Amino acid sequence: MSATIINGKELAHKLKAEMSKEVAQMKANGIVPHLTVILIGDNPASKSYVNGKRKASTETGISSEVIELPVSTTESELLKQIDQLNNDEAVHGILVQLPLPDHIDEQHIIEAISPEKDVDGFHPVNIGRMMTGQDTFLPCTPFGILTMLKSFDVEIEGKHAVIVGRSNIVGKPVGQLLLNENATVTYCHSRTESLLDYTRSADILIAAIGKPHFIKAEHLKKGAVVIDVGINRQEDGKLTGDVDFDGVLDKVSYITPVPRGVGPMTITMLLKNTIKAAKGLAESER
Ligand SMILES: Nc1nc2c(c(=O)[nH]1)N[C@@H](CN(C=O)c1ccc(C(=O)N[C@@H](CCC(=O)O)C(=O)O)cc1)CN2
Repeated sequence: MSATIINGKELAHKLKAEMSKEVAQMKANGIVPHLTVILIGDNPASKSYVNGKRKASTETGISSEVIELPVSTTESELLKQIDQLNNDEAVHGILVQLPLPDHIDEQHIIEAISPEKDVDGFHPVNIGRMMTGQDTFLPCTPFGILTMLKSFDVEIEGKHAVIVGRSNIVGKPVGQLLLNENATVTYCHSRTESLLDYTRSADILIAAIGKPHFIKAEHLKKGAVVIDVGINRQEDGKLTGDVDFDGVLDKVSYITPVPRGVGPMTITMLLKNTIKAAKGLAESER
């Protein structure tokens, strides 16, 4: 069997071209979508992701600004900054790059962002809307995964989706999105006993573990669809996923690579959410 490689970078490129046209139309109608990203500290990976967000916004015609704050920023200073942005009519989307320094409570920050500007889709109000199948901002990585599956006409309804990993930003929400599409969903995690029993029955396997090459051919059923969410930096500086890509290639029907898989789609879905936020605010002002 020869596997289809789901190239997220190519799909992201196509979607960004479509969004550029939409943004140009919005601008002609007097709406300039604007995204503000807050970056705290000097984490090199976070800096690089934020740069990617800035670059992709510019390519699409979305106005963006990055507020860089020192690692010594207190939680109350950050909350004050978010409050100002919540009240700034020119700002449609607000994103605080994660992870945050240990002295800042991530959940306090997520909950301080207005749900109407929460383009990361992490606010409990938006998570609740997603869980109840309402139209809302979807978390960017899960939204990107769903978009990839749909773009490649992967059947989801009635299929067994196994999620390995239960983080708030990927594992839990991607399972919910697949459930909303009528998949049967199983969550596995570090305490799961007999992991192979679950992964081997997966039609769609989502690997969001954070361990390089953890998923091997023995974990998979023949013809499985495999989505690799891992971003593991090796000692030689190269990036690798949670799936042993070369080892499973002969066994799967579809697979995402790392890099150029899920990562670029995360940023693209952020742009989609920012456009949605700008449209939503413009409509509520009428
Ligand atoms: N506020 C948020 N913080 C974080 C999120 C998020 O969605 N919102 N997700 C991740 C990091 N992330 C976006 O912020 C992200 C990760 C990876 C990529 C990406 O394009 N990766 C490339 C490789 C890039 C490289 O070489 O380093 C790829 O996979 O091809 C984009 C965004 C945690 N924080």
